Amino acid sequence: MADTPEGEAASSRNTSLTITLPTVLCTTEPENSDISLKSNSFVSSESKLSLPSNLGTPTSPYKLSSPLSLPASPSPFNKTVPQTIVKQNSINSKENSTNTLIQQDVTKKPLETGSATGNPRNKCALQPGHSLMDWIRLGNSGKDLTGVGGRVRPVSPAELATHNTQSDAWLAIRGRVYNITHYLPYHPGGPEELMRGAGIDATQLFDKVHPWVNYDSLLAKCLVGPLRFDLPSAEELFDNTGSSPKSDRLREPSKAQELVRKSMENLANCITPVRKKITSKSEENVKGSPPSKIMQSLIQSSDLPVSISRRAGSSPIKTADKPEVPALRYDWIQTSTKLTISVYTGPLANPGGCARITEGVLLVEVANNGWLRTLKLIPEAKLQEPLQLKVYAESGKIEIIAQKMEPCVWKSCGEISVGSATRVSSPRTLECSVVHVGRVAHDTTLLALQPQSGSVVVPLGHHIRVHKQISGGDYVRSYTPVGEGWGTQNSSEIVTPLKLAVKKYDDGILSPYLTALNVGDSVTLSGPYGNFHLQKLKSVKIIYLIAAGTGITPMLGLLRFMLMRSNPRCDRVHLLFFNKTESDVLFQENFEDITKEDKRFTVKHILSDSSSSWTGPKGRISGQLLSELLPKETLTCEERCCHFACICGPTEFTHAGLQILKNLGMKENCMHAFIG
Ligand code: HEM
Repeated sequence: MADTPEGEAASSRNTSLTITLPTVLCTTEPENSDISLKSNSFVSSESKLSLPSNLGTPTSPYKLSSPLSLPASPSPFNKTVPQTIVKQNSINSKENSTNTLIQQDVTKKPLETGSATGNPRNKCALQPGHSLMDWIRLGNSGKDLTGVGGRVRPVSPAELATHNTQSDAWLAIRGRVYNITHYLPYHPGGPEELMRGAGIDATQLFDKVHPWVNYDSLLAKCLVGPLRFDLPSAEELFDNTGSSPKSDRLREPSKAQELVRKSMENLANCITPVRKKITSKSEENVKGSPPSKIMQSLIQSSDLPVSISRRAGSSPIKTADKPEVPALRYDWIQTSTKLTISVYTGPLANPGGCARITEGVLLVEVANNGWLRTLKLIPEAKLQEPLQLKVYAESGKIEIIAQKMEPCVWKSCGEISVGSATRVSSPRTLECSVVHVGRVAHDTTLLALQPQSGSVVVPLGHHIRVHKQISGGDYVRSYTPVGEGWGTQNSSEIVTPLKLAVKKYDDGILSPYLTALNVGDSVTLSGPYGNFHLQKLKSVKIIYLIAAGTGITPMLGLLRFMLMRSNPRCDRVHLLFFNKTESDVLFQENFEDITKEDKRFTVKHILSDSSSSWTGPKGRISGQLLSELLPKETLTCEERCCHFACICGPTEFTHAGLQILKNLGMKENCMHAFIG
């Protein structure tokens, strides 16, 4: 949700349509200007519970700054990787040649490498920032490199074959399918060579070129799942409506698959400055619990210290008295320095969550579909903040990563208990500090906030409210946090789930106050709010995002989510963005970048008060304009919603837009209006 664009609202009052609101609307609160509340009805006084509420970033997994987290690599795409042959002593080659993830020393390579180009030494100069270490760093950054939300699942050869472009490339080796899209610019043999294996079972090709390369370690974070020839069609597999035991079983990752991936993560995570110390401690601890075969082979193939991890059994909540509450499963895994708890809420469950350590106890609150569940961990040894909280929107997994106070391997994670589900009675409040102030347009500030303790996640398409007492009245405004990667380079690198695009209205009260905040100032939030159900997008292949002004903010997370989905793969994301003038357009550069990276995304800017040089579409939202801009044949769906529209802006804009879409043939259940 965006703050109310009063200016926009005023200028769009030229329509006198009478509209019945579709059921998808959530008209829970007034939208006008800064809302003054005589009594503080929004801020709950439950602070004694003092868990910062389930607030946070919409889409992509994020992390709070951690001493161990390394900066993410610069975006590798739309750069041509030069195919220069380099000598072994270049920096990248050096790094690669000391690569402990490669099983054999290069000197032991067969003389005939079988290089795909016939040249025995065909290594490419990699772009700066694309060395092996950068790749490991990217793997540890929390970014979902699988493209499927981080959950292992089987892939049919037919599905594999559809992922054969530079912007979406999968490859199978020895029965495992990997998403190699992000690895392309890191591949020492060059992206073009690697692309030869895209969309196919590339085992033979791989073995012909470099059988010694330990691809499964390098691509551990990219594992999509096993290549399976006996799969039902992708549609059947992910259709929950008639879920058969078989399809359920297929959706579940096998323990071995999960373990392999997590083990690989451990391996990479263990590259820390405290290596030696850990090794001795690990050895001590390992005595009591011998490593599994997989772990043993990992340890043997590497001289790095590897910690032992175990999985807890899943722990469904008793739901006899509340049959509608889905079971909550969790498991845990460790490296010598970190403990990771994963909580599974179900595909597209779109959970929110918060986590913090209180008196040595790790408390995690998970909220979804109006239910709140608390997971409590009394750890075997001390944990410390900062905590990282990552949400995988597709799989509904929440990962909570805590730092161990003392690096060592634990025999168990401690005592975990899960409370029974309760209804979310009232939103929580959260004190935050301003950690960055940037600009996204002449009158719009990007405010990055960090919770003063713990970490939080706001479900995709939901919003929070900012509260401020001014002259005895409480002033409240709604904002949908923009996810990672939006804003100018400086702002987009700030890693916090709570980045708000605040447009300043000179006649407003709260927005002038918020846009004048400085780093270090405090802000009170409450939330999350919203009724957007991600499940609605389950079978959507074409999505229309129609936004005006700061109404763009809920669209940002959805846009990324849709482009990242692979099953079903989204065919197109159309953004229609209404503004007054050229200079009012928010995140323009980001949209341009995405357009270059992904041909499925198109953006059309429509201006109501453009300069004379503007050649694009002009005007306000109208039936004529939308029917010109939207391809008519894709507005209707036969059964399930395969085409979907989301709309957000000033109230009149939103209502008019919904009505027009309806007139153009769009079904009510294939639309969602963000109003809050
Ligand atoms: C299947 C399609 C692939 C092709 C056609 C291919 C091709 C090549 C070529 C031509 C080279 C340079 C040759 C040389 O150094 O002798 C190379 C190097 C390399 N490739 Fe690949 N590659 C493929 C897949 C992969 C995969 C899946 C990975 C691992 C994730 C990988 C990792 C590497 C590494 C680490 C090197 C440097 C090897 C060394 O220094 O010994 N490649 N590749």
